[in-house]
Amino acid sequence: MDPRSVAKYIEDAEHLQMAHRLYTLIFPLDRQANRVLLGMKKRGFGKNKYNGFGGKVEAHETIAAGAMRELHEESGLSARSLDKHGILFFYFEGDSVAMEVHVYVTGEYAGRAVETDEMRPEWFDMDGMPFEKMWADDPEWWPMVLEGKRFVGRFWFKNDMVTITRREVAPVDSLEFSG
Ligand SMILES: COc1nc(N)nc2c1ncn2[C@H]1C[C@H](O)[C@@H](COP(=O)(O)OP(=O)(O)OP(=O)(O)O)O1
Repeated sequence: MDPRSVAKYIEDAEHLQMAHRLYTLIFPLDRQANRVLLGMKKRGFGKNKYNGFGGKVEAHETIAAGAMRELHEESGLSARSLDKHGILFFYFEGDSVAMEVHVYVTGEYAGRAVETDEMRPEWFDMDGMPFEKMWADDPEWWPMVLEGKRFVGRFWFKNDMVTITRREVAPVDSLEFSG
């Protein structure tokens, strides 16, 4: 297991046997205007869906550094601070690798959002997310971001990548794990 993974603090014995691949997902906020920056994914996994910005954590970097790097690569923005809000685990039917996604928001960033090869950025009202064009899990945890809560979620997807057959999602007091 990747030493940066928090799976050992959250997962049950059955799922701990799976390989876990680490990802980040970050949502830039404009709190004054109550807006969030999403990107329309132009290629690859999640193509044609709106999402935050993120991707695989590389071998040499911390998870937070990976979140900042992906935000910059995909949107042109440089985060000055990060606020970790959640950990999501995704399991896909027939796939032996679990996705472990570390979810952040940032209200402090430099630069101007620009379209990149991977993402077309667009601002949305934080209460008006385009859930019909997002991953099916998003409406189940985004309200906790709005309420300032931290959360852990586990979602089991059918191989249509749309149907959620099982979910466990709940607020948590802290995302600092140790021991
Ligand atoms: C299954 O449900 C998902 N919901 C949400 N909200 N976000 C998800 C879901 N599954 C994956 N994601 C996120 C996690 C990452 O931010 C991206 C996927 O990263 P990607 O595969 O694009 O990783 P990159 O390193 O950018 O890929 P390249 O190798 O193509 O550059 O989606």
